[in-house]
Amino acid sequence: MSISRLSVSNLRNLRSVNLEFATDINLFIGKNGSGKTSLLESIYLLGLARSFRSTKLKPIINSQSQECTVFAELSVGRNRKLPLGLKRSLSGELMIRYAGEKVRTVAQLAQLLPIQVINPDTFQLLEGGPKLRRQFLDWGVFHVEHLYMEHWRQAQKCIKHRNSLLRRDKISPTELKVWSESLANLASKIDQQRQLYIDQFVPVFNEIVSQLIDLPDLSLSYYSGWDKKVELLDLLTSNFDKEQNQHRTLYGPHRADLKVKVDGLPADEILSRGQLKLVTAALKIAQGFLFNKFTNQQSIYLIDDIAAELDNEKKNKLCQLIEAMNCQAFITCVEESSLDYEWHETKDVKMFHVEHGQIKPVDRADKG
Ligand SMILES: Nc1ncnc2c1ncn2[C@@H]1O[C@H](COP(=O)(O)OP(=O)(O)OP(=O)(O)O)[C@@H](O)[C@H]1O
Repeated sequence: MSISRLSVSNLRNLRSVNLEFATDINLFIGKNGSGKTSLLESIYLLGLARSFRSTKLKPIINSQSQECTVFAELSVGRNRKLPLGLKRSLSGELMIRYAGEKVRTVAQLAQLLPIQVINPDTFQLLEGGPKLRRQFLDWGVFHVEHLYMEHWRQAQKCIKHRNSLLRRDKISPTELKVWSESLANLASKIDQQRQLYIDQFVPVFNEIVSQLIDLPDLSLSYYSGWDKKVELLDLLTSNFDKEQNQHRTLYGPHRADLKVKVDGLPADEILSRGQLKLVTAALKIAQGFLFNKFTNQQSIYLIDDIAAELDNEKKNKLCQLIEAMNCQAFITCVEESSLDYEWHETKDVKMFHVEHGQIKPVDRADKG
């Protein structure tokens, strides 16, 4: 699956943009503030119904407009083109249609247009809290095991109920037990699905990271959210007083994490900015490889400011890996000279110039 055409209107400074894309690599060159990230944001919005930059609607919609729209023509299989469109209004209205039908859930959308982002915020995957790493893990498991999201949704409901009971002055032990048992039951399924995914993920990640950077002492491990030597239900029962004091569920799949370490220390405390970028890129690329292996589909890669933090050699290695994925990629850069990588001649590559919210294709033969 790839995006063959895209029309964007009134998204940030992109008032009216109509583009035809290459099936493989799409390069966007432009000065700061020209609209490159906004273009990537429009594709992300189409795949996830939200932005990667802002949780609020107002900044995304052009300041002189009431709504923004993104419309794409998706190439699905041989010669099959299907339309996917999204409209967001300042009033909060969200409308998404695919092939003439309403899309009702974000999960449905995520399956239509699987997207991976590599941008300066991706550092947060290593520097930020465990929530982002859990989301990363969830993306991977969800695309392999579709029941997973339902288990996870039910587990979150149990945790919500337990937490609300734990906030009460008088707690009904029978009521708490019901939710603890349900949580323990779901947690074991979620944990098993996550563990299965990680077992397959780690060797792929190790292989990819070794192609990008020489870090023999780098390790990635999965923590389930509780000490698995003990049954979760026993742990919840024996820690009742502690949970009551803190008014929340202290053990379970909502406390899971991925630990990336170098020489036994958290990677974000040891690695340079460039090294962190390469490790996070390796995580995202490994996820794309596994996604392809399990589903026979490709995710779309949005790579913002590819050259930032990287020397030329590392940036070229990253390009090489993206090329090897056979996915459709949208890559931005400030300086055209930073994207001097020689893409393989079999690749369909297009370059676009971005200026003041206008995006125009550039003839690569005349790019100098
Ligand atoms: N709601 C909005 N309405 C109108 N213009 C906006 C809105 N939000 C942001 N902008 C402007 O849109 C432009 C788009 O910025 P964008 O982040 O896409 O640029 P960029 O090319 O990625 O820049 P950089 O290289 O600095 O990352 C900026 O000039 C910004 O001021």
